[in-house]
Amino acid sequence: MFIDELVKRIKEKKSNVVVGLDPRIESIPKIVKDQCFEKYGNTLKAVGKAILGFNKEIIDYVYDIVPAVKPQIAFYEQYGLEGLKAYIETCKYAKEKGLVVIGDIKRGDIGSTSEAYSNAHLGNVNIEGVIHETFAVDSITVNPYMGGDTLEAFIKEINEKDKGMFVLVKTSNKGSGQLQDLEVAGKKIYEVVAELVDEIGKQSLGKCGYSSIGAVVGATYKEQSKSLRKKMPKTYFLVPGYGAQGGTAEDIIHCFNEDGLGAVINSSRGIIFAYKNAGYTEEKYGEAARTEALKMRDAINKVLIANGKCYY
Ligand SMILES: O=C(O)c1cc(=O)[nH]c(=O)n1[C@@H]1O[C@H](COP(=O)(O)O)[C@@H](O)[C@H]1O
Repeated sequence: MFIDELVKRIKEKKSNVVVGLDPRIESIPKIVKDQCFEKYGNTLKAVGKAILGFNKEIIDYVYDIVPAVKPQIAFYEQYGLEGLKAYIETCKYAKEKGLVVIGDIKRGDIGSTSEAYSNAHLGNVNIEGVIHETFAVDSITVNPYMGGDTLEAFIKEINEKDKGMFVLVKTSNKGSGQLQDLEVAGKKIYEVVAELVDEIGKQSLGKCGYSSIGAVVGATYKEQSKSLRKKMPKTYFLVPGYGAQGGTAEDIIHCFNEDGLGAVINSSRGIIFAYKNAGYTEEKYGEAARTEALKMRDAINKVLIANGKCYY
């Protein structure tokens, strides 16, 4: 099952770090961009090629020290088909390197439409008997705002094809409380969503004891993560907001269970654009990303061990 694969890689690499592949063209080193722009001009194709080249180098430098990557599709989609080609190739390359790929797509719609999303991002399409995979990755992020029925198509695919999903529960952004913290019958909305995720997760439990149906819980809300951990003991958390959004290793400690498992922590800009930090040059962007991913891994492991939560 998806979750067993993820936990296996976490233990193998001794790392809970997810590298967010969110390539912002303005931050991609000039040495990468120049080559592509010279060859293809100022075109969408040039950007697609630059993104792919950049991502491959990052993957080459981190694949042996992290369990997973999370490309956020918006950074690719904005460049149309050329961007989406780069997304597909990035996901393929990461898989070839043994990484779990979490497609950050945040989808969700009425059942029949979710089914189409699910075919695209988890399953496949059948063209007159010929099966094609389009964007298929190991796991995706989904938005539950339209209700539990909109998640069913994804769950079907998860159980049939050993895939996974992370449902938005308490997001990392400043405004997440505006709707998610509203109270209904004595419970916050995000708590109601957490109960829903915990319940539907029971049908996708792996051998490791966790579910392939996980939750997104922001690193920027430490207290909430504590209560959510208790509410959803078998749910794996995908925790964004580390680094660039201010989250630290101390902030995410409650996302983990006593077994030191239960959460993967994402950092995107903080890792992939670490070459901007003091002591690096553009050429060394891969090395800078690796150093930063190792720093993050060690900082998280240190806090886990200090709290008696070693998982390896
Ligand atoms: O689902 C997500 O990954 C997500 C949920 C959330 O609550 N907050 C959040 O920042 N994210 C994503 O996590 C990544 C964070 O990027 P950095 O702030 O650069 O580390 C982006 O891809 C966001 O879209």
